[in-house]
Amino acid sequence: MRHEREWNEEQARLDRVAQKLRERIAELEPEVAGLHGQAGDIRKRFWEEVTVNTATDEDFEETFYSIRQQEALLSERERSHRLRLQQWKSMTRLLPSPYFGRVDFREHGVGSAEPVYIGVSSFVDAEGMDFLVYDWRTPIASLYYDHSPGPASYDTPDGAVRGDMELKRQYQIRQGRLLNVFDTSLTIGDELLQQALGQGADSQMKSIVATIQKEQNAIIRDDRSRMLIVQGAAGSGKTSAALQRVAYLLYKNRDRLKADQIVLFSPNPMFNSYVSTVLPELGEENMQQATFQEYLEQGIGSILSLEDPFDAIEYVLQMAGSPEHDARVEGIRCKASGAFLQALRDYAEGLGQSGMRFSGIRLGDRELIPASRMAERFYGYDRSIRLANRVAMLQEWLLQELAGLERKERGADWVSEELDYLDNDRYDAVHRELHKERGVFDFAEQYERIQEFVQNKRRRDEGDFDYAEREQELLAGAIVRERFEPLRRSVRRMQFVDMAGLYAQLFDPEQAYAALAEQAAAPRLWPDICDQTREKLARGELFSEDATPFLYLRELVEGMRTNTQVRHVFVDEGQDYSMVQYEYLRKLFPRARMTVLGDFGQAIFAQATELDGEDSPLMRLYGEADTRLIRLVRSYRSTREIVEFTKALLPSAKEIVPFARSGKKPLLIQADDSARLAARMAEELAALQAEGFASIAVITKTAAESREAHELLTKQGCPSLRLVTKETPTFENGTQVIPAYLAKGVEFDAVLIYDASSRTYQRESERKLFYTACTRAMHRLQLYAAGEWTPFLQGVEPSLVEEGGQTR
Ligand SMILES: Nc1ncnc2c1ncn2[C@@H]1O[C@H](COP(=O)(O)OP(=O)(O)OP(=O)(O)O)[C@@H](O)[C@H]1O
Repeated sequence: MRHEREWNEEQARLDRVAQKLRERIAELEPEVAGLHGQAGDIRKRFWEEVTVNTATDEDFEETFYSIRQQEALLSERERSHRLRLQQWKSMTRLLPSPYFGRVDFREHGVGSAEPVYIGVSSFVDAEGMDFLVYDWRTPIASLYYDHSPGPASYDTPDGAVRGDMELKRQYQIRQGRLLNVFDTSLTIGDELLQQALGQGADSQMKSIVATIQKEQNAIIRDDRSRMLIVQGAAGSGKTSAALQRVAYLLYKNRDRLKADQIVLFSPNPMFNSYVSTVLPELGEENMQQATFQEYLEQGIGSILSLEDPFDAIEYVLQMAGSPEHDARVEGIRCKASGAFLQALRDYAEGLGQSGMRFSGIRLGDRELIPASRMAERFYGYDRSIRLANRVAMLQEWLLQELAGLERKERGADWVSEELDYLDNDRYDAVHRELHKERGVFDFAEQYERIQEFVQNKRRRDEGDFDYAEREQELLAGAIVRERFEPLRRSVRRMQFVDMAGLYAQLFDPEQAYAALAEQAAAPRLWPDICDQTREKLARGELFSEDATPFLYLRELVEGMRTNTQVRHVFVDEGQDYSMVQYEYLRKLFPRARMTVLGDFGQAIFAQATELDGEDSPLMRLYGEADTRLIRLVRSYRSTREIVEFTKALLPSAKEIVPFARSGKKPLLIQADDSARLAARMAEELAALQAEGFASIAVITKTAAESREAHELLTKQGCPSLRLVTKETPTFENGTQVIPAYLAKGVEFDAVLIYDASSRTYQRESERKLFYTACTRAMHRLQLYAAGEWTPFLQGVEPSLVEEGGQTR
């Protein structure tokens, strides 16, 4: 900023705001601490304050009301404590850096321009009249993100407010001191962003609230779309925008949306720890986070053992060249396709006429209800009734049948034998049950008496409990009930439907996928795909790519178990999900809006879905009218040199625009063998560490290669080298060896590509994996090869890289 006078004015204002904040914090502090004590005290003394007396009905009633009153008092105190605590927390968060931006806006028809200071939460002076700081999520704050000085407008629930922005200013404030002030205009770049991007990588993602870009702001504040699709280049801030969007939604809908009504699907468990601090930093609670696999596991785990998607990708990357490999890859593609989705639907519809498979219900070695009886009953229902409804009817019938069978069973010989030989422990257990039953009975009696007193009405019947007479009967009942309980539970869980059998039947080459064959030619290698899938199922296992089709089929047959609580679903790395998975998510969360963020350039799984483009099926999932697509082409993560290089690796990456931040060109180093290469790599690692880079990754293609790299580099004396595997729970700073598919979504100061030779990266299908690995680098990128370079480097102009020489 130009003038000393202005600087002093800004510092003086900052001091004033900080002073007011301190006053408010000081005001709240004793209250916050005190109230907490009070609420705690009431809880502790809760039972001292109420006199529990149940001697007479009147006493009983009085006790009841006294508890209610005490409870109401407590919850009011707790609510007010929570509110003050929240205020106190947000003031404390503001104090070191109360705001980061200012716009002076003159609304049309209003005399003078109003300065609007923007920070991570709002701060109003004690009288409540003067907004000293506006929360970045308020409508007026969007001026700061969307406009440069000149004509500007912002949206409010009552329509657009138009006017002129006379000043736009950015601040860097640390510990209450003004470090920098930048006035921005059309021609001056975003200096705060420049500074933010120049910093090192961290083990936790940072909030970008002070430097949100206009296109990102559109993602954050979109309120209308049922489906928001973001196709954005590597490092364009998709994940950052998604997290800011969560914070925005929680703020805007604070009266009706809770953090646990938002779900973020993340690419791997480590990613969860990477993003977990962004929302708390913004004063919001974290949303639910899960990998899609964790969701699938919940549904399938009890039926079949599910393959991990990372094991699947390892298989695809490693076992190339064999006929089984080809069939598997073909199978992955086929099971992710829209045609397969349709085939599943057709198959389920066909089951309405024939082909349902049930599992008989057995008690020990006796078959109580055979599968054939269920099928007979099932196909006896009116065929116009939906499949899932008929299954529900069958379930109802089975429960009734079981109830009848259970009653009959009480007289069975085994029951009286068991009664005679009941061991002491079990006898006691049954007796305890009986006493409990009696307790409930006594309580019910007392309750009835009070009701009678309160409502002044007589009871319908006089209760009685003939203990002795019921004993035998109840004991027998309890023994049988205990035996029948697992049967009832399994019926309630629909386990009488043989889902594994039904799914396997779809891959019966004899009946040959009739539905699909009708629409199109059967997929390539279909008989092999069938064999592989059925063999796996016969072992009680399920391929990763079968998980969603399996659950989808189950929902078609048994009816959808929907989650109506969740209002927003975020899918990060969205290109790695198949259409079948999207369709499943849509059905699973019927009341949710969806935000999908991804980059088709980083599609590393064979089931990838194109996010944008004319015939992207994703655009039609919720109907085009409810769908909005936003493309991000500016890349913020890497230096200009790294972006120029990675752009050359992928034909579709041509339109990516690097942010103007310069660094060294990517370095290419070749050696005759791995040992020499590792020695050179160890030297470079030491040099990078000495330069002060805190987070460095040696990125490999597979887990096996990671182990090899870790061993070789450790032998070379690299200290504290961390080996990251799919089990690694958290993301940490330091130097690590990591397979590319686990490095998705995260970033490092420096990246070393362990083996960029043609031996490792040869197949065209692996180009995107290679691209993904290279785009993890923020400041430095080095590529190593023992032998010839991967063909992916062929299109790269020599001027874009620096040759590190041949290491012999
Ligand atoms: N507006 C911004 N201000 C400051 N930093 C930003 C901004 N947008 C993005 N960044 C930074 O750029 C980097 C990449 O962001 P992010 O990880 O969100 O990108 P992405 O699109 O999800 O990347 P990828 O697809 O490669 O995983 C992060 O370090 C992030 O902090």
